Amino acid sequence: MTAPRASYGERLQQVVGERGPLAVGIDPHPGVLAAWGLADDVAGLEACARGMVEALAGEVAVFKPQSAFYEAHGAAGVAVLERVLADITAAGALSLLDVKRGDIGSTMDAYARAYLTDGSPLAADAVTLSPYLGFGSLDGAVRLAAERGRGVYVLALTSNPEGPQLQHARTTDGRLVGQLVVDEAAARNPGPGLGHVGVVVGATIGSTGVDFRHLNGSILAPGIGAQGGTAADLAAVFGPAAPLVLPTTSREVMGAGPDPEALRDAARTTLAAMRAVLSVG
Ligand SMILES: O=c1ccn([C@@H]2O[C@H](COP(=O)(O)O)[C@@H](O)[C@H]2O)c(=O)[nH]1
Repeated sequence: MTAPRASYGERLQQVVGERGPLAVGIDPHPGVLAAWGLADDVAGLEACARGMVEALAGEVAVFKPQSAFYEAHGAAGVAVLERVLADITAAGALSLLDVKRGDIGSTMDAYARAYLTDGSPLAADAVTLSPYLGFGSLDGAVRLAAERGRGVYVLALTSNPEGPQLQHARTTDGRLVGQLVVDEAAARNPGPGLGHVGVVVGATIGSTGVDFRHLNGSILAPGIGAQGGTAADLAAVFGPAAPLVLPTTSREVMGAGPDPEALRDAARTTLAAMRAVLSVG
């Protein structure tokens, strides 16, 4: 019988403590495939995505494959994603599948079985979820993740310029919608220890006054590099919440490929910049 898995919060803290606070995205854009000298087909997708894990195995704490780039190649692309997830586990890193699911509770339960259940071909250590159908609609996935030592990251203040239209709207009690998402996540992370419900907050969002003091969960921060966000932005956006921040970047590192040494250099340079501003591990 296998021992029960430790909680997501514990596993994240351990691997970030060993390897540093950085998630590298595996987003095989057609443009990246072309730059790597690969065809925009399933073989190119597989060479690029699995090449990323092979080059960075043992170095990177978390890999974040973006499901869209695999789904774009149909069932064969999704099969590549399954192999990439297995490679990430074999590399001793955590997999964070960026799939942004959100639906009514009964359908969410099926998504949870797909992404958070042991033995499912698409199971990941954590997934991204969208709260647009109401935070409570995600509770089946939130519970399953806790039972299985996995995590979820709920979209709060996304890195794209269109996000504020919804996320800066005010609730009836005057909070930003983004703050409500952070507060709902906090309510599901009672402690002790870092909880399994994280939030997504872009490095690009500027000053919002959102209060992360009670979150007790990981903050996934995309938007660094290609979207214009910088390490300095992380310090400005997150302030005292910096120890909770898991910065993530995809094109910034992938653009250095396909040479494995160049990929490692890019990941190390990015990580050093993150460490300098986050003052952790
Ligand atoms: O608010 C969000 C949420 C998710 N993403 C995803 O992160 C990567 C960013 O890629 P870069 O190449 O580093 O720009 C991508 O998969 C997005 O879908 C985000 O950017 N913003």
